[in-house]
Amino acid sequence: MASRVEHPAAGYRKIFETVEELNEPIPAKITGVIPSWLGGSLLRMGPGLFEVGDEPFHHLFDGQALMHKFDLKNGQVTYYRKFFTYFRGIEVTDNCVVNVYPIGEDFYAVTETNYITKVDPDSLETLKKVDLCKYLSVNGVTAHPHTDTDGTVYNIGNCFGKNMSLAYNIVKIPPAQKDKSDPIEKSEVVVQLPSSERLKPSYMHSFGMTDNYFVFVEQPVKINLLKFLSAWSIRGATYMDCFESNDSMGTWFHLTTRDPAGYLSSHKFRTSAFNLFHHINAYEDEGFIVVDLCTWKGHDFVYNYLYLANLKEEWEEVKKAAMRAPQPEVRRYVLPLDIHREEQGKNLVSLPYTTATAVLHSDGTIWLEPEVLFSGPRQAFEFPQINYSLCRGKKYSFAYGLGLNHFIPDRIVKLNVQTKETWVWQEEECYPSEPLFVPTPGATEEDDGVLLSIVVKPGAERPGFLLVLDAMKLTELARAEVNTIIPVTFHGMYKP
Ligand SMILES: CCCCCCCCCCCCCCCC(=O)OC/C=C(C)/C=C/C=C(C)/C=C/C1=C(C)CCCC1(C)C
Ligand SMILES: [Fe+2]
Repeated sequence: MASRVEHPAAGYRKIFETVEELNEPIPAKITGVIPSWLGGSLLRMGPGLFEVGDEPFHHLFDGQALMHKFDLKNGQVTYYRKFFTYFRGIEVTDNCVVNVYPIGEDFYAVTETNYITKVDPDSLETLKKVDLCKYLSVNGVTAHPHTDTDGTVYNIGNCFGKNMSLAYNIVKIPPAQKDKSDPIEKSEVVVQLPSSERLKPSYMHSFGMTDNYFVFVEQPVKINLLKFLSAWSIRGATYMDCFESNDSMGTWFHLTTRDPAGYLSSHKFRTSAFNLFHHINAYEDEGFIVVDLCTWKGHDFVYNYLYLANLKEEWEEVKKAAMRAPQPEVRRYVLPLDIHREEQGKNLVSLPYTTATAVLHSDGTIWLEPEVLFSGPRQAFEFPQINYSLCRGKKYSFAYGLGLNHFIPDRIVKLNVQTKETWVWQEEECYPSEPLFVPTPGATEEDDGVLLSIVVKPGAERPGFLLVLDAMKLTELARAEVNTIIPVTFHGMYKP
């Protein structure tokens, strides 16, 4: 799957440039055939304003949030986008640039702090700002919650308690309420995991959930709380100034049951250092927990390589900078549930289909070594998606992702996590986004459905398009092109 595509024209710069919002939805020109059952809205979040006046924002995650919507209805497609409006006087950022997801019957645009923004998914209007601290003991939650079949939302967040007691809290927000009250009012902390280091909790971006377990990976990228507490009051300081690496802890896995008692496994699962942003999936199999992850090797923080000045360099410079950054790898880790002291020194993983190992050491720690599912030099499989409604927390075959070539998104990839076979969609001078999987109604196969991605093709007459791919073969079914560039988007959802 390693990409040999080069980008000497540096067309990727266009996805990091400011655009105007639209006054009304604009029609798209459709080529190909959009499946007749595909009617709904693709909602996505990303930065859209990369400077204020003459003052540029410096980091990829700093641009002001822009919400995008492609509406698909009766074979027609329209595109709309709107900037967010913010309340002044907030000390921690509420720039909901990362994702949008439902809670009950409402939709929220989010970053990773305690502020989430309720939006109208039709008009893209900002409805209200919600401070999660009013309901939960958390200082923020990730932009990657899990949602159960009944609509219950689970998430994980840092908690900086009284006397600097640190914990990672798993929170639960119930589904839509019969009495129409706001489910957030009934949210609660269900499990608390201790931090390995006093004063320095790890940064987290997502977590794993199986039918019966939560999986939390404590990575060596740390939040320096003293810097965090002062950053918001120092002019010019940003949340990027709060991060630092721990070069000795490696990476710790924590496992806890989902039942109300929230039993935390006392076993110390350890492995070498990596950065982790995205869990792909996790599941239980024959007494083991299988955890598939998009990792970046080492403790050096990947976000340090995502400054706009670097991403907007000439292609040769972009490549040089990526050579110095942590290297990506899709990995499978396997955690044994049943551990006996007399099994010291042996590999405890007996699943026949994986080479991942877990070895019990004399100090009681269990050292994990992964099976590599995909690896290519400076070629990341990132922004992973699965057939979530069918495979969340279950044994599965297919993951879909955005291919990053030296951090530049230039292809869409399908990965069979069992056979390691890959499929690629790629087109000259095209810059796609995270592919969202939408299942065909009544499908019986895991990969029977479509992938939706927003693609930017800078030189084209209509430089932005919604791409519809057949998820089985990764071939193009249709594209809906609009007469505007669409800046980079991180995450989003399909609302049928
Ligand atoms: C789509 C293509 C992008 C092009 C380049 C991307 C390269 C990506 C390589 C690695 C993958 C990283 C994925 C990250 C995806 C993403 O959506 O990131 C956005 C993250 C943001 C905006 C994070 C914001 C975090 C904040 C505001 C944290 C605040 C906090 C602290 C600093 C300490 C206390 C806790 C709290 C409040 C969470
Ligand atoms: Fe993410």
